[in-house]
Amino acid sequence: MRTPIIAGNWKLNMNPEQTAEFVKAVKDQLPTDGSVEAVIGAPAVDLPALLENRAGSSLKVAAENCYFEDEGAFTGETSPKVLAEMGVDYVIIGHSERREYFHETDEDINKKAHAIFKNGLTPIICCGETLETREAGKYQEWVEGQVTAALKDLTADQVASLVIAYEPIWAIGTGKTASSDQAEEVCGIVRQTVAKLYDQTVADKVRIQYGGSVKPANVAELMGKENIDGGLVGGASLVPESYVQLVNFNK
Ligand SMILES: O=C(CO)COP(=O)(O)O
Repeated sequence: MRTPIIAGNWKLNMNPEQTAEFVKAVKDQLPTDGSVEAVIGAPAVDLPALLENRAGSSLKVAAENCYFEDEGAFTGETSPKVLAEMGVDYVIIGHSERREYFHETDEDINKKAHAIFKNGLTPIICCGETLETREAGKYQEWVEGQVTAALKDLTADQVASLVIAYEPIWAIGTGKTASSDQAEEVCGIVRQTVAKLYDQTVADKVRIQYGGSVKPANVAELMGKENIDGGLVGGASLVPESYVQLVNFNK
């Protein structure tokens, strides 16, 4: 039984004051019965505000990125070791924006996954194809390749515990959601890829999110699909009312 996981990805929005206000507004409206895990991914500078204000609630905290080294001469990077010391739960890695604008490679993402586990955190690993790749009919093999590269040399236990987010790039911030059938098809491919690389037991445990224009109006339909265990939500996670509706999609 996989616990659904709805994660906001705030991207480069919100400051510490707004973060504190947001958490105070949603804190008492999060699921308390353990039926849905509610996560917010925030910029590194907002993480202390998120961590302080979530005290006493079930809210989990994600960083939006980290480096694959714990310390050293790496100006401007965020240490996974320090994220763990702060009390962060998850780290989002391999988002298409990081791959595109910051030239992150599959190899970097795999190194980050190892560093995250070494520090006792859990990665949310993103994958997804461009419109061009989809229209060329190559999205299945593309996503399979990204997942395979990201998971390289991780143990079965590690993979069973992590989260993979399928985010078709053409559906991010465009208002164009993949249909629930399109999302389900690729989330199914992600699960089959894990089964091929490991085994069906691991594949049955890994949680797979869909991301791309998820909002209160479409979350329940997406979550009704067999292979969709959660959502990674950008725009609709920035407004407290909408975030509360998303994490309570099953109510
Ligand atoms: O990139 C996303 C989440 O990581 C999706 O963003 P939107 O929900 O704004 O489309």
